[in-house]
Amino acid sequence: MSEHERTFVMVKPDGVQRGLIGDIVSRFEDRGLKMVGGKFMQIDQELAEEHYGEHEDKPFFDGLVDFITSGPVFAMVWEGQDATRQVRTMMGETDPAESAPGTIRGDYGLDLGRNVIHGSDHEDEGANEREIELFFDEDELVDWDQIDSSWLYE
Ligand SMILES: Nc1ncnc2c1ncn2[C@@H]1O[C@@H]2COP(=O)(O)O[C@H]2[C@H]1O
Repeated sequence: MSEHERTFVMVKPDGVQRGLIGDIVSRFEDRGLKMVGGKFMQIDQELAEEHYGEHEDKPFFDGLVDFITSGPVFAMVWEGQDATRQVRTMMGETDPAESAPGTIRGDYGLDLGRNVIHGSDHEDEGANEREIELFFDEDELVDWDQIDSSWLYE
């Protein structure tokens, strides 16, 4: 299993407005994951429609696009062993109501349409690469050595 698996994660406008960026970043850092990209940004209509393209035919699509463009987001790329699955476990279920306490959505969310955070789907093989490329240029991702890596990995 690669220590260099990269996964795309984004604090959504509700998480930004509620001041949760710092807590969310801390949770991933505490877990031992390494941030290799981070960008505070405003998503425009075109990027929103492309990012959520798979939901185009769903009844919630227009509301989802309106919401994700309604304020700034914090987009990130995290690296580590089994990073995609670890992040998804830490986020909880898509619906905060189904998410266990201790998970990000289980601690901070109540409503499906305001679920604080997005992470690439680990069951969709191309999702990470697609979403990382959509949000970040190659030169915005940083290769660096984490000083505690020999204590995190065998
Ligand atoms: N009925 C719904 N089913 C699934 N996702 C929904 C629904 N309504 C809104 N959404 C949002 O659509 C988003 C799609 O991917 P996310 O992981 O960002 O989180 C999802 C939810 O916030």
